[in-house]
Amino acid sequence: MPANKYDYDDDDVGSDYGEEYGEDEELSPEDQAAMEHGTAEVRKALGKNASKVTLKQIQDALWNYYYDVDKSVAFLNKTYLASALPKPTPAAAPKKKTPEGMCEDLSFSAAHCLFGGVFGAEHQRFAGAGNGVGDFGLDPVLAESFPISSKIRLAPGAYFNDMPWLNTPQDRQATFIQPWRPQGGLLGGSEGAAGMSKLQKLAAARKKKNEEKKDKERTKQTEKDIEKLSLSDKPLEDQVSAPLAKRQKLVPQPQEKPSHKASTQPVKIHVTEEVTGEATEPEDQREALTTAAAVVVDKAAPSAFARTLFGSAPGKRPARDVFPMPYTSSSSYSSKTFSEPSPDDIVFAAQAKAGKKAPGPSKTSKKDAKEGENGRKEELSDSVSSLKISEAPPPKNKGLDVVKEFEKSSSKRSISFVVVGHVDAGKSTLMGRLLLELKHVEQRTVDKYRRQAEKTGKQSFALAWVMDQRAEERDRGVTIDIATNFFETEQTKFTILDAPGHRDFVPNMIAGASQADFAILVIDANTGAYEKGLKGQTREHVLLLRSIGVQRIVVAVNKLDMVGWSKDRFDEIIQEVSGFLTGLGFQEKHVSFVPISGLNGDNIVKPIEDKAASWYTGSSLLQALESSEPSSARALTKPLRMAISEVFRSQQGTTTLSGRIDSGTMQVGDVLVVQPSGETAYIKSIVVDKDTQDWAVAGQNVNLALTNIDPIHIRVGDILCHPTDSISCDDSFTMKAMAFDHLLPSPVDLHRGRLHAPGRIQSIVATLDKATGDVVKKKPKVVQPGSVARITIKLESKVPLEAGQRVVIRSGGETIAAGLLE
Ligand SMILES: Nc1nc2c(ncn2[C@@H]2O[C@H](COP(=O)(O)OP(=O)(O)OP(=O)(O)O)[C@@H](O)[C@H]2O)c(=O)[nH]1
Repeated sequence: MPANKYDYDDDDVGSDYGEEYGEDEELSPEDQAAMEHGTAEVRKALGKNASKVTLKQIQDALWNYYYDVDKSVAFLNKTYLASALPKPTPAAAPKKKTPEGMCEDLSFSAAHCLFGGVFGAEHQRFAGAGNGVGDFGLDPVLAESFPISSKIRLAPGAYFNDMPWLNTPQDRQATFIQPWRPQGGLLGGSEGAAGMSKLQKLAAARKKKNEEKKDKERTKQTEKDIEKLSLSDKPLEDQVSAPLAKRQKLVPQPQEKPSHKASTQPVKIHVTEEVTGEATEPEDQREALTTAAAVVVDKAAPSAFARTLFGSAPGKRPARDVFPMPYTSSSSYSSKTFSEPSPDDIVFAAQAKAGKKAPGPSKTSKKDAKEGENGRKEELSDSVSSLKISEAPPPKNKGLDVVKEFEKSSSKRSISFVVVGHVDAGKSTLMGRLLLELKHVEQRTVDKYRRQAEKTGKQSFALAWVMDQRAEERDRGVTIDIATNFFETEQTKFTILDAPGHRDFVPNMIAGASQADFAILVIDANTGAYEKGLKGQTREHVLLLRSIGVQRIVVAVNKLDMVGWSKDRFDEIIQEVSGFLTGLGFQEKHVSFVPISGLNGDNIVKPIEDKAASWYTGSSLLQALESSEPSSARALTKPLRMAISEVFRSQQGTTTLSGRIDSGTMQVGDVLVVQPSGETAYIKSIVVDKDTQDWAVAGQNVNLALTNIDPIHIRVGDILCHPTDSISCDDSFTMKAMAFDHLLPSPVDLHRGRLHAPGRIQSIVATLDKATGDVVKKKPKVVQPGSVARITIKLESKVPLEAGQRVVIRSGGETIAAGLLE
């Protein structure tokens, strides 16, 4: 922004110039004639030097000097012709004839610079003669600037006679070289800083004009604004506030009352002793006047600011003691609002009264109510006292004998199975296909998934997306957490627990496996894949299944389409896997093998279409599932234990939990205790396999709605039980562990279902005989892989665990042991 209104920058000039004096603007016919004539005249004046300047230089000069030929010639001489002359260097400088009386040794350059200093920028032709201006040969511009000096006539050589330096030896003489200076402006300004061009000046003038115009407009506007201010034109004495006048003790004389009109005449003001005092004696008045002279006020109209401060607005305003609150203008405002008891006061009074007296409207109070204010208070107190803080009534407990209800119920059996196996073995795809074949998922949904998956080049995962619902799972193409789904056949309601295969998510697999009655182990039959899996998560998952207590396994030999439904491959896998499983303690009768292609849907529900698989005449996967019984009998009569696998909080004050009932029974209206928080809650509703029921039993996966509990007391991994036989919480346990790796006192994580508790192996009590359980060695320093040992675990916090429960011990992302709490 310009520092003042006359300042401008390049942009300003550019814009103005461009608008009004375009560079390409052509000369008018008159200008053209003048230019032609001027050019000819200038050339004539320049004589033989005319060829040393260009037409443009001549015309520029003419244009800038308004066709003044002499000035243009002078300018051209000075600017182009003088500088075009060869500059004498010290070595090449032609020796001038030394003037008389002048030191022969004085060089041209030294003198040149001397005069340069004396005459400012002018420097030409000091030694030259014959230009008609004087012996110094000053150029016309200089001659104009220094008219007197140009007439001085000095005898040649006499000028420097008394100069001491003239006798300076040649070798001591300095050579002065004129410093370079920027070219001056066209108007012949100094050769110092470039001046403003004509166009710049015009632009600046135009800008100045605009600014002045704006200033005038602003002034007018300000005047208008001031007029709008509510100021009166009352006499000055009225506008000066009394307190101020009193403070200054200035009282204008009545006969000297200032007129309303502004005047520049000073006003005499008498100083009095008191505001109300009499006029003082003339002597005193003189003295007072002298004093007053110092405070004589110019009788000009007060400024807008002053009038705003001290003046009174027109129209009568009500006198106010205090500034009014903004809300007082409201129609609902009553000035007596606070002179009566507030509603709170009434409520508190009523509550105090209700504390002593039985509530309820009485005839007396109704009668009083008609008597105005007192009655109103009574009415309020009655209604308040009838209010009471009530908690939602607990849900009704029907007092059912749940075991009997379960036995006589004709409902289908409920079975949960976990799907395990190495990463990418095809677990999710298989479950997606199963749900599609059983019409629990529509074909168009799978088609939609396929279209979506195609965009990221993952169309082969379309069926897996039926189970893998999370965006991250779909992006990465891996299952991360347990995915739950349901389907049912004629006899059975199945709950699918699709586990992640990746080693990073083994804890989630443990959680899924701990909810399952049996497992589907998916093996990738493709060349090399099975072998890889058996070293990886196929092996770890089987170990975990066994540790958690899963006894029944259906082995789905998948992707056989990729090996041409090779019977040899199928047999090879059966042989190796069954040996591995029986080695871990699985009974052969509880293990079955099914050749399948999850992707194509072969042998899931329908038989294999490929003729290459005609050798197979066994059951389909679905048939194998139907024939799988839960590994152990339902612990219906044991105390209720339900591990919480998920918590959903609703805004209606209910909390919904999901999990599997490990043992016991429950019904709507039961009081439950959540461990380890110890908080109690009521069961509001129970959903088993999507059906709302009044009760649920061990082995069922349920969704419970709880009331009368703050959800902050409930976490995944907590245990629900009845208060009468609640699970205890502890932080140290002894367990009988099967070692999968070397065990020694070290930090570990304890896993049970969704419960993950950090702690450490505190001590190794003894190694035990696998078959009999007898002590083999007491207090060994380390337990070898494959051995069974009794160890003590110390956890960082108390957790709900009890004897007989199966737990898994992991360390550094590896499963190192599993076993039973003692
Ligand atoms: N050719 C063929 N490919 C299959 C078959 N089953 C699964 N696949 C492919 O194998 C890949 C992995 O399938 P998923 O179902 O995601 O494997 P997963 O075991 O669930 O993977 P994680 O849950 O991440 O361990 C996908 O590209 C599937 O299309 C099959 O029977 N035949």
